Amino acid sequence: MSESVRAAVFGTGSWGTAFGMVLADAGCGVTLWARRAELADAVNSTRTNPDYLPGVELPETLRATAVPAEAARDADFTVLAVPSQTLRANLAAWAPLLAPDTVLVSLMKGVELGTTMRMSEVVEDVAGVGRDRVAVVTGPNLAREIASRMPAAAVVACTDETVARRLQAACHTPYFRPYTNPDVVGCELGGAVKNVIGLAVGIADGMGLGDNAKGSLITRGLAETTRLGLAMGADPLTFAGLAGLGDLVATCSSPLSRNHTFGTNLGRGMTLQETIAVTRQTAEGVKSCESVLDLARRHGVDMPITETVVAIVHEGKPPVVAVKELMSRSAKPERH
Ligand SMILES: NC(=O)C1=CN([C@@H]2O[C@H](COP(=O)(O)OP(=O)(O)OC[C@H]3O[C@@H](n4cnc5c(N)ncnc54)[C@H](O)[C@@H]3O)[C@@H](O)[C@H]2O)C=CC1
Ligand SMILES: O=C(CO)COP(=O)(O)O
Repeated sequence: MSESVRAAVFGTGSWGTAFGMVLADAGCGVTLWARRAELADAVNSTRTNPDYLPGVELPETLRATAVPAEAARDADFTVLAVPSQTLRANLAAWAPLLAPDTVLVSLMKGVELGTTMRMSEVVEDVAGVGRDRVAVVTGPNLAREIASRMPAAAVVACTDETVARRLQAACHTPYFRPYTNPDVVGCELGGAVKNVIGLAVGIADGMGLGDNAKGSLITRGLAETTRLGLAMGADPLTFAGLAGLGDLVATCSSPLSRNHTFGTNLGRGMTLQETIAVTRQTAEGVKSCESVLDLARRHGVDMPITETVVAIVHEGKPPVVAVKELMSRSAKPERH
């Protein structure tokens, strides 16, 4: 990778910082944009991100700034890593600053409330760029593990294969192995819905329901994700890949997952308010479960696990009652 490739990363949280580190390790010059000047200063002076990745030493070629125009300048890739529900307002402010011909890259795993738009659709809408200039990076990529340079594979999705290959080269390191995939819809849905299933598995874990329940939720969660994907024109094979099964397995088995942990706290009996109070970082599924359910209804797709998560998280249904209802639905063949 040529050192002249420049990347801007908007969002200095755990994944923005870790992915910035991947890009820097792959040979790119990287500027992180941080919302708070103190955090940008801390990154530059200590070569760490004390708030989100304490103890991880960041590469020399990664700088931070709180000035959006400075981050955006001359960027070949403009990476977006803020909470999904804040993307529209943030990007509206950044759009006039973007370098001409920059490729916009979404790291976000959510669906916009109200519009039910995927993040790449929000990017196209707000930045006014064609889909060939928007890419998505997704897969089993728990930020803390990537930041420790533990091995992981990922997916770079873009409808334009040349753009996907450029980005693939820009983020390929000895510990981060990206594959390309033209199925942007499937890759984004895989990432957004796995957070909802991660909440469901966390709730089951918190209730002590065991590993059979976990295996059943992962599998049936993937089945309902695939049903939605098919209705939206995705390639069903995407869901058997890194963006689907791969990310579900990582999320549903790891205590590092914020969604899984959020669910576990609910399953142990914490209230929603108590759970929110102990959650410092973004657990996208908490909001996106509602937009995913909305999307499912718009497409006439049955998503019982997602419906159950919405009922527990937003409608106060006790988990014990929800499990009983989920299990007593009418019997049916597996492939429906
Ligand atoms: N952390 C992880 O392991 C992974 C996260 N993701 C996705 O990446 C996206 C970002 O997540 P993280 O970096 O993990 O979240 P985080 O909670 O660690 O960081 C979020 C960042 O956004 C900033 N932020 C919060 N509200 C904002 C606002 N209103 N305007 C501007 N900036 C704001 C925060 O200051 C912080 O820098 C999410 O969609 C998440 O699902 C994807 C793969 C892995
Ligand atoms: O997307 C992730 C791993 O691929 C991170 O999951 P959480 O957002 O639940 O921490």
